Amino acid sequence: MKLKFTKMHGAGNDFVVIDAINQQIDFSAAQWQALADRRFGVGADQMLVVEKSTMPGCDFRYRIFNNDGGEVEQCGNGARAFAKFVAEKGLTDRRSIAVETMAGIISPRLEDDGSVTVDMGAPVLEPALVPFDTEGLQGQPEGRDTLWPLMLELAGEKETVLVSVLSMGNPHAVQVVPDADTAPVELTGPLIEQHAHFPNRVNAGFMQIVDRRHIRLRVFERGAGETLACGTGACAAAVAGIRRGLLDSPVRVDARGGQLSIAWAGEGQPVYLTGPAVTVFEGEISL
Ligand SMILES: N[C@H](CCC[C@H](N)C(=O)O)C(=O)O
Repeated sequence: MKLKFTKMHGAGNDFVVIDAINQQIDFSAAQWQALADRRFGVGADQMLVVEKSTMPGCDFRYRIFNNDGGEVEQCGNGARAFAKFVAEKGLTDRRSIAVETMAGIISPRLEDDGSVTVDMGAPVLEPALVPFDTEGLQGQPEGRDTLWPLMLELAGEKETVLVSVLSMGNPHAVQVVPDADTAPVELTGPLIEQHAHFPNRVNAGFMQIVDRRHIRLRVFERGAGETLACGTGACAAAVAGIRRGLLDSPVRVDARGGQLSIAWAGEGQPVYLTGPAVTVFEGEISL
């Protein structure tokens, strides 16, 4: 079997995008895992699978697989790549579409300048719903956000990091660091990702505050490791900073692979993610 795919990226976060509307693909979880084990054939952070939606009012459904094979709820950079993909493939003539994801409905919109703005929905701020197990933890209220202490053990040394915990459909733990470039992402990222207080693991964000409307961000992603950009991670970092009274909307987010912009009007309101979406090449995987 040959599987056509399109290689794309959003601010350096790279994807294999599969049209499962014009290609008959009814893979089992094991077959998706096998594809991920081959790093989708060409290497990517995530694989995005485009399907027709059965939900009223939704044009498409899009499924997201990390390169460890795990299917996950949401992908912000992927949502922009997806929107550009369905437009370029002529699967829709709309510039604003409703898309069903595991985390609910999101609405990407193609902008005139080629960027894409996505209504990512409202963040989930209740730890139990992230999900985050607070058993035995004492939150340390600071401003309107609680910072949760995570005990990390590294080469016998114990250290505690304070994180904001929230969900954009997928779970995030965000900490403020003095300098994103020197933050211990490779060392502590995996320890946070797999921390016992996160039953479904977590994406670990390291945010340097440049000024009230500008951050530099690195994310050790659940199921993929550090990526050049993380869209939901940028949303989570901006929301955490705004809730702590450290940032004002809109927030410019400098990721290693490019620049994103996040707007959020406060609790209960949707988060808007704006950024690039680039098509790199077309390919085929033989299965
Ligand atoms: N690693 C994430 C999925 C991809 C999210 C990221 N690539 C984005 O742009 O939001 C997770 O396991 O929740």
